[in-house]
Amino acid sequence: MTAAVELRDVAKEFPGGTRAVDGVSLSVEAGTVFGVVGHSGAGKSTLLRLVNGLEEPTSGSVLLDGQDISALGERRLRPLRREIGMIFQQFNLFRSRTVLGNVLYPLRLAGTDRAAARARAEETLEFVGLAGHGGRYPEQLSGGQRQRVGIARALATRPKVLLCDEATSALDPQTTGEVLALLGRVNRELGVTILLITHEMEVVRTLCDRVAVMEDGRVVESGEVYEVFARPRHATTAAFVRSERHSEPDAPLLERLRARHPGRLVTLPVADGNPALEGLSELLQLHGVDFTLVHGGVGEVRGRPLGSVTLELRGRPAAVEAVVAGLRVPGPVEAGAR
Ligand SMILES: Nc1ncnc2c1ncn2[C@@H]1O[C@H](COP(=O)(O)OP(=O)(O)OP(=O)(O)O)[C@@H](O)[C@H]1O
Repeated sequence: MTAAVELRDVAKEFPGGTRAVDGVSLSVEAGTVFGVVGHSGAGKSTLLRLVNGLEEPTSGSVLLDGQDISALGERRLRPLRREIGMIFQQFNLFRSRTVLGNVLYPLRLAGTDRAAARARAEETLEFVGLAGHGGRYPEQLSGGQRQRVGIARALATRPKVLLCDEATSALDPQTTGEVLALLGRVNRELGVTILLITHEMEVVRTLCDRVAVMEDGRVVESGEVYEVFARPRHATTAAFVRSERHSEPDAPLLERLRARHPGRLVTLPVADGNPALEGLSELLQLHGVDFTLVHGGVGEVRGRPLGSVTLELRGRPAAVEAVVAGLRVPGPVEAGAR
């Protein structure tokens, strides 16, 4: 199957020597949502600009629908650009144009005739939940509504791919949820492939099928979202994921828990394919060990359970030791052990 977007060993070096993107390969399958996360300066924006042709790679190739865009001249690139829509953190709407005028703009650029453009723009505004708002100006709208206009404008020409540059970073949590739900519909109902960059794992958790984590211009880890959340392999990924797994106690909380609970503290990850909790009660019974649940929580990522529970184990030291040894937990478990 041809990927909607593919990067093959792409590097981008700016004058002055900054390698903003340094040997990145990734593949976004058509019809999926792919997220790129990373801290400020990791190279995410540059990566997006390489995909929409605003930057040329220093080396490597960028392919859209199997076509290498780095090899195309401006004239042949133009129709391909129409296959790509883009939305921005600060919405980038034309303030002097109405909502309808903003959505009509790319259609006019594409040469769509007046009546067809108007019908398309209105249909798109209805899809994003802004029917009847066409005559308003951006400054008369809330942030969430402005981003909906941004989405309508990006979708007006019916692109196959939507690029999202920190699309929800300027929005409050509730509005973020609404915009993410809309982007989910864009993907599912319109079949649009989405490539987004963000520093918010919440966006990845709710929307993405796959994720790549960037640091210093490189992809340090990538994979299916649940797998990356449940079993992060790189320290940067683990730090991003931890911020979303509020249930895992950090060092200060662990200190407070220890002050309250003199027994052995053990944190067990809860995830699909993690057998730690199965057989726990038998193990406790077998060794005559008591427990108290002192902290934890389990949420959902892509419809699958993810979280952790921290238990205080109490009993004879050798018995507690035997329970800990018997817990079949992959990876770093005993965050709470001492
Ligand atoms: N046009 C440019 N000229 C020179 N250096 C640049 C240019 N654009 C980006 N850089 C540098 O490349 C690196 C990556 O920047 P980039 O904006 O892609 O990162 P980012 O992950 O998107 O960060 P942010 O979220 O802050 O935008 C940074 O060190 C940045 O200063």
